[in-house]
Amino acid sequence: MTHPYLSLENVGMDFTVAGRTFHAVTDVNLAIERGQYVSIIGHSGCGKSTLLNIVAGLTRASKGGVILDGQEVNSPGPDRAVVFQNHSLLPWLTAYQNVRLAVDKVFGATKSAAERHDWTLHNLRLVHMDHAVDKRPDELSGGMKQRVGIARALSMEPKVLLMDEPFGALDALTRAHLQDTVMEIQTRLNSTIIMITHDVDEAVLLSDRIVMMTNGPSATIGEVLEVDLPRPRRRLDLSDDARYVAYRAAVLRFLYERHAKPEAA
Ligand SMILES: Nc1ncnc2c1ncn2[C@@H]1O[C@H](COP(=O)(O)OP(=O)(O)OP(=O)(O)O)[C@@H](O)[C@H]1O
Repeated sequence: MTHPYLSLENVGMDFTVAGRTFHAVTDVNLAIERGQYVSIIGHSGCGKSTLLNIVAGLTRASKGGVILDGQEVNSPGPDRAVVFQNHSLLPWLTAYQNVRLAVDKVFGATKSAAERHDWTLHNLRLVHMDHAVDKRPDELSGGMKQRVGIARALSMEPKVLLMDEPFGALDALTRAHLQDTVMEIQTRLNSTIIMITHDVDEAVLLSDRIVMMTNGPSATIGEVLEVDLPRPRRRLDLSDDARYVAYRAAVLRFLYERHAKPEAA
């Protein structure tokens, strides 16, 4: 029997606040194959970040567990790199030094200094940031900082790249450019990616599968939509593609008809 590359098995998360236990997430089962781009979408507070943090090993599930490439996840590790909405670069280091720090940590014992230098530049090139390697975060735009954060994550050669609303703080044009870069990288490296998003178009454009979450408490996976659109995908070609429009409508119906937030219903 073959096992999926990454699996979430009966994952549940309870939080106890002021002596009262709250079931945030229950019975989450999800199998992800290598090279898949999976988005998680759902209304605010349904437990998306909680699930991502459990896969990252930053939070321990109250029930169930996560298996990645045959190993149970129980602590953070470089095989699961995380990119957050707001960059988490060290402000006193340049773009190069921020990536190099991660490269040294992961490959200090296995690659020579010259190889680590080349690998750092290679990853900055992948995100089209090789022109600004000596700039510090305060000299970079929001989109550029996210690019460096993605380079840093990729430089660790993670088995899975976890992204929590990676484009959420960016303006529409910068967001579109960065989405294109991530699609290009994913095609090139065959990366396995889990991304949280609130943006229906972003989910359809980027994903192979869209995991739609029901509202909490006891939030769980409501439906999984397989997005069968050929790659490479170009946003302009897709905007009036009938399949794209149908996928988009399916996600919107889930979010705003079947699982509308009570206050919005
Ligand atoms: N450390 C914690 N202690 C108590 N409750 C928590 C904790 N972390 C999350 N929660 C609760 O668990 C639920 C899920 O939170 P989570 O942040 O995972 O949702 P989300 O879907 O990522 O939300 P958003 O889209 O707004 O970021 C929420 O009701 C939240 O208040």
